Amino acid sequence: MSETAFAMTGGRVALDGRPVLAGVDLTVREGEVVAIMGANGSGKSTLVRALLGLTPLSGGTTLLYGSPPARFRHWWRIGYVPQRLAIGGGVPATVREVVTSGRVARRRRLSPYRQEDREAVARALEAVGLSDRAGDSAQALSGGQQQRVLIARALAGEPDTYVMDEPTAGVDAGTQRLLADTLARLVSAGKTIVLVAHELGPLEPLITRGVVVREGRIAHDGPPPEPEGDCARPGHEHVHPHAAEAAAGPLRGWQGEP
Ligand SMILES: Nc1ncnc2c1ncn2[C@@H]1O[C@H](COP(=O)(O)OP(=O)(O)OP(=O)(O)O)[C@@H](O)[C@H]1O
Repeated sequence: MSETAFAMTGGRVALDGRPVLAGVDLTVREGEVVAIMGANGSGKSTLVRALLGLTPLSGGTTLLYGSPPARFRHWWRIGYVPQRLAIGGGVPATVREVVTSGRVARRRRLSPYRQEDREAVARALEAVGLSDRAGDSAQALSGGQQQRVLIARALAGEPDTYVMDEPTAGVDAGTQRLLADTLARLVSAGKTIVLVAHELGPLEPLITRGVVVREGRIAHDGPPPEPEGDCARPGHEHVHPHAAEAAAGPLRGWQGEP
């Protein structure tokens, strides 16, 4: 029987006293490739952060491989690619150092990096096409290249489950294809993937399930919606004033338009 990577029941989150998740039930089983979609501000990032225990729930429960986040000990099983942020938070670090930090959950405390760590880092850098930039300052890279570094950091940990928050946001077509190839390899290796995306683009054929978040609730959970019309157009801005009004049901657009 397949394991359950995430199981949220009645998940609620309030930020600054405002409800952001309003009772979410979401179970993700091993091997699923789930796209979380929805309009800006609908609560997608908050949902994935809550699934990981990074944002505490104000109601309901969430389990990581059967354990509440506070008791979860197998962090190496999960690789998180956060929404793009300034890598290093102002602390100078090379690309290799950032990617190597993805091995932390796999190491015994204070033990030196071993050959297998170095090999995993080299494989991750190669997968995202940054082997030749390993010694460069991560902060000196472009936004799209920094996104590749964050993906490589997750790959380096060789986790069972990947959680990626908008991995394709603002990256060029080449990087999107590279990510699609990388994900295809992970999918064929049986990895579990949860990704937040406005545009699935070349990732679309890999997705097995689409979850649409609307105003902090799940408005659709099932087959991924088909891109149509403007929503399928590369570069579409995804500001959908009508999205909040749309009823749950069969979907066409990425934002959950009926
Ligand atoms: N740290 C915070 N403090 C207060 N409110 C927050 C915080 N983070 C997010 N919010 C609010 O919670 C709501 C949901 O934000 P979230 O980032 O989860 O949305 P999203 O669907 O991921 O949006 P986007 O597509 O723009 O990334 C928004 O209204 C946002 O303003």
